[in-house]
Amino acid sequence: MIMAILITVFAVLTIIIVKLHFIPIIKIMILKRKHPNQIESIVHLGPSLVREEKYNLKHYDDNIYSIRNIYKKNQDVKLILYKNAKGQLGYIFVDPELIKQVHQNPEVFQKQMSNPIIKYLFQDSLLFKTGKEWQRQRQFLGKSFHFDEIKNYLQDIKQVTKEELQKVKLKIESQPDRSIEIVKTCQNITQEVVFRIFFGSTNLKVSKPDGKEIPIADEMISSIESFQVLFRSNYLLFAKFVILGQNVLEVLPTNKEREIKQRFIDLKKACKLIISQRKEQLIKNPTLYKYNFLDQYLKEVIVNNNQSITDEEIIQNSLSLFFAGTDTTGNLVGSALYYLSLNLTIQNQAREEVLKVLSQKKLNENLEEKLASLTLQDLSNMNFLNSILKETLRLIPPAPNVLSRICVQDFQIGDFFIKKGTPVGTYFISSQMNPKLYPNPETFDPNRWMNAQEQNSINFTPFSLGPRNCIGQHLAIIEAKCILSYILINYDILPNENQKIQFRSKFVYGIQPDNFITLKIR
Ligand code: HEM
Repeated sequence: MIMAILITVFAVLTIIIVKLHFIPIIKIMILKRKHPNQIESIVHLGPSLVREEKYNLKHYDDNIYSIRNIYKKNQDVKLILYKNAKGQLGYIFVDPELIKQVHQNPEVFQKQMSNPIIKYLFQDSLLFKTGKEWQRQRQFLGKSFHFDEIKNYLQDIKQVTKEELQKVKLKIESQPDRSIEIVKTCQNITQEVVFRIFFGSTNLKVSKPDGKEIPIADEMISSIESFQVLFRSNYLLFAKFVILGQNVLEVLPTNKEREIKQRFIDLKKACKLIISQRKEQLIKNPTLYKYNFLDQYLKEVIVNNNQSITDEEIIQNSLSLFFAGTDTTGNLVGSALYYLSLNLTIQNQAREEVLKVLSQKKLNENLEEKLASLTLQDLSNMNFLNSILKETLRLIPPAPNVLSRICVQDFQIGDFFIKKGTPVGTYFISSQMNPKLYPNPETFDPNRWMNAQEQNSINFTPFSLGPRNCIGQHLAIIEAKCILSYILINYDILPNENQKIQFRSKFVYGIQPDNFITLKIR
């Protein structure tokens, strides 16, 4: 009897290992033979990408080291194959021309619900909608992200930057040599900016079950962070997700899972209350409309009687913009400051450019007042700062790849036939590190961008490309230039030599731990 059970268990395990591990390996070998040199592969026991990231981090202090440096290994590579937790083959395109083809066909390569959070917080937002619904939302929101519209938010960006850096100054005055949590500082700025731009107000609270009231922005971050910690550390939850997909929190939830789901529900309830209160105010007094996203939405609903916009869409887009637009931009500025701390000549050249723009302002103003009067045109004129940001985006792109996609119909991309149901991704960072395109790719050299010819090419796509590229890219660059200008004028940026750093993805890719520079008041 025991023997029979053992044989059955052994047989089942063998079938599982063959299906999840060996069959995908055989498929990879066949495809490699068919496309010699064009394919590299990532194979580990279990979900290969996760294992590869852990290996990279342990050995190279960079969780995407192997994908980042794929062109060092093979100059002809176009595609990386891996196997996922279900034993499926996943395709990651690294060749810019093929990446372009993927992104020009967003209806074929649709975003995958790769995290249970999506169902509760993002599935009705611009980030995850498809087809006509996505088009309608993109058109509506797109107007407010147009470069010229950003002037409407500039005052808020400068004000928030000044306030947050004032807090930093107080800390440095009390302890001059302390390192600064610079990415956190920049994220505090970008979070506050997106929040103000969306809701117009900052003093919005959510009530917790213990009666305490906390700022909604804090609850947005903390509830998602708590979930991510749970999701990453709890293998049982991950396994449940592989089997049940987006319904994972509905079936046999643990106390922690139930608690986190309730936090999402409470968060959305608080946003809904804000929306209905503002709606009432605006219906009573139509002169109150301001230039923020909430009021733009409500104008469309109340004045233009647009029935297609629901409260759920408004809530989920507030969350989507908050998450897509804060950590990304914060990390970009943090990484730029890291490079400036290591390259004094470049730092001085950047500071001179800002000072030159400020010197054209009225003479009787001090530097603080001049900074406060920076216009969109002034920031656009800062070409060297722009090149610094581009070079940072090349080396440490906050989103080195896109959210994973699923191919929804059989499709041909270049020489490669993709079967319906295949997971597909694109990694921009590989071509951004290709020595053929960027000589000495490891070197931080903003001057390579001062040559206009190299710009706007498909070889440099840190904001993705095609119709679903980043809607907030102009806002991100303006915020980044504004924060850098304030820091360059007020501080010398120095490296924190005691700190060993790693490059890794938390929500977005960047430098950790977050104390890699010190700031000295000028
Ligand atoms: C340095 C900063 C930023 C970087 C590197 C970045 C990068 C990207 C990338 C690569 C995508 C494509 C994702 C995909 O298709 O899977 C994307 C999409 C998006 N980004 Fe950004 N982003 C940044 C800042 C922002 C900001 C400031 C906002 C808004 C406040 C924003 C909002 C969005 C939205 C809503 C999408 C989805 C667009 C759509 O599907 O139509 N991003 N971003």
